Amino acid sequence: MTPALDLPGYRHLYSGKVRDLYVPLNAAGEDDPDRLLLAASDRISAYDAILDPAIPDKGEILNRLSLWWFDQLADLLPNHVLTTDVPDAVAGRAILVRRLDMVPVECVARAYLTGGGLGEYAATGAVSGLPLPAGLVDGSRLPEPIFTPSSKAPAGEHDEPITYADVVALVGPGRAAELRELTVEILRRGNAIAAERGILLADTKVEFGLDAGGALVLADEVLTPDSSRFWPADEWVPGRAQASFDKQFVRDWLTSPASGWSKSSGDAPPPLPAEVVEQTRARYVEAYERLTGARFVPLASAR
Ligand SMILES: N#Cc1c(N)ncnc1-c1cnn(Cc2cccc(F)c2)c1
Repeated sequence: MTPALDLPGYRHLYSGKVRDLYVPLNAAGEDDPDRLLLAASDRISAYDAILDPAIPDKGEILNRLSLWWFDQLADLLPNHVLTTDVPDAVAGRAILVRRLDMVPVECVARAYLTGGGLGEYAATGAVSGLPLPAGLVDGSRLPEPIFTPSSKAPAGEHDEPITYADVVALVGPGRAAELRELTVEILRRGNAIAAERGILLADTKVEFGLDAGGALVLADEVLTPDSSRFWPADEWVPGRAQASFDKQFVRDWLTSPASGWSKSSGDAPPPLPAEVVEQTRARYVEAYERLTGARFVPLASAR
């Protein structure tokens, strides 16, 4: 993985698969106690691997989409965004945010049944301890979006599903109810907008933090193809794996004989052909333009 950029005036704190976290430094070179810089990279992840090469503009597209969703949700709850006035090296794809006391729960909501939730349902008839109607299949729309939280696993490990009772034990009953209500409402609102524009949000993960006054604040990124499953609405057919709006070109090529790769090999996926990179970039642009109604013009070219 390409190492995170060195940003003068910032200290690199942590890199996830596709994003990097920095802390601003004061004149004495000490960590700013109140702010962080979140940078979305052009890295793309699939099959639990970071693929090569990166997708040009992916970081900027998803950062701008997340900012748009924060605006759409601003009447529901406050968010951590301070400014997009960031160093040139990450301009357009990074935000300065308020440093929060992060809630130790991955808040996941599901509007459609797939992935790990489908596996749990097949085994138990429930997801996160929530019994679901019989007869659901891969891609079934759920009667109502459900809250299916996960633990915050250490770096490099997979989050583990937890029950609502586990969340209550972690944060107390009142806060747990607030997290459930807000997470479900964010996905509900996301789908109300996305469905009109031909995109289904099957599920999403959001993160919350507490500000100094103890108020809940929406953090991290929100309703992006990296934090949510985006499906093209016109290809939705319950009963089979759904097409991914943004990653289907990658999946199709990597699982085709042309790649010479096998998921089960344990080998790293081969580099993506230029055509797949461009097709994938175009899908991120399309998702942004459909949802926001705005044209995507890369900041660099707009300068
Ligand atoms: N958002 C936010 C946030 C905040 N506003 N205050 C305190 N901590 C965080 C915080 C800590 N880890 N992450 C996940 C994360 C995000 C982006 C890139 C990464 F590498 C990792 C988020």
